[in-house]
Amino acid sequence: MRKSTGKNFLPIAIDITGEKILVIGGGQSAWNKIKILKRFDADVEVIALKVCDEIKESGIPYRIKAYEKADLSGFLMVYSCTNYPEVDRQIVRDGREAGVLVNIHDQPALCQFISPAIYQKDHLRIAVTSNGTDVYGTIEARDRIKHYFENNQ
Ligand SMILES: C[C@@]1(CC(=O)O)c2cc3[nH]c(cc4nc(cc5[nH]c(cc(n2)[C@H]1CCC(=O)O)[C@@](C)(CC(=O)O)[C@@H]5CCC(=O)O)C(CC(=O)O)=C4CCC(=O)O)c(CCC(=O)O)c3CC(=O)O
Ligand SMILES: NC(=O)C1=CN([C@@H]2O[C@H](COP(=O)(O)OP(=O)(O)OC[C@H]3O[C@@H](n4cnc5c(N)ncnc54)[C@H](O)[C@@H]3O)[C@@H](O)[C@H]2O)C=CC1
Repeated sequence: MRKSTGKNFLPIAIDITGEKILVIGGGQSAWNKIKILKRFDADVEVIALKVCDEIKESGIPYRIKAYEKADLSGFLMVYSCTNYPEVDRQIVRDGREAGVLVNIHDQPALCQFISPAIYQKDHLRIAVTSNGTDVYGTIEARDRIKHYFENNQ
């Protein structure tokens, strides 16, 4: 079912070389975001009350702590994967004040940016988004694109 987010997201491509990216939360949702960010050599750090084994074993720096505004300092963008609406709203407010771009992994209406589904082959990058309205349709479209490129050349 397609949902309206009341948002109008511009698909852009950002150079994250040397930029610090903060992930708040250390569960499977955080790990899924981190795996994609690492494909682009992002300089990722994690803060969470609890961190899953995959993150612990990945070598990515993490700190066990409760989120606070000062944690945003020095980051280009932040992904929140806490699943706590109160914490998420605080991160959105703090991000606006601190000039840090905010993604809330399961709340498109709160996001300043959203994550597209990506097909990448060398320098070709195709990013699919539904404006945050239909994540499963987005993944399906990306998988069709992948199938097209890998079976029609
Ligand atoms: C708005 C957005 C915000 C954002 O996260 O940026 C968002 C929101 C939500 N995701 C939800 C669920 C899941 N999302 C995934 C996976 C991905 N989600 C991604 C993007 C986005 N997800 C942004 C919109 C993009 C667009 O414009 O369409 C991808 C493409 C990119 C990435 O995450 O980097 C990545 C695939 C990466 C890849 O395949 O390469 C999986 C599968 C999995 O985790 O394996 C599950 C099931 C998890 C489970 O429950 O098990 C729900 C609950 C939906 C419901 O059931 O109601 C919401 C909330 C809602 O839709 O309202
Ligand atoms: N949504 C998704 O993309 C996926 C979800 N799942 C399943 O969904 C369930 C939930 O997984 P997750 O979404 O990862 O949630 P989770 O509850 O496992 O992780 C939330 C994380 O946020 C942290 N956190 C909460 N409040 C915080 C605060 N104030 N400051 C700092 N950190 C804070 C917690 O310590 C934890 O690390 C799991 O069972 C998981 O296996 C599985 C695959 C994908």
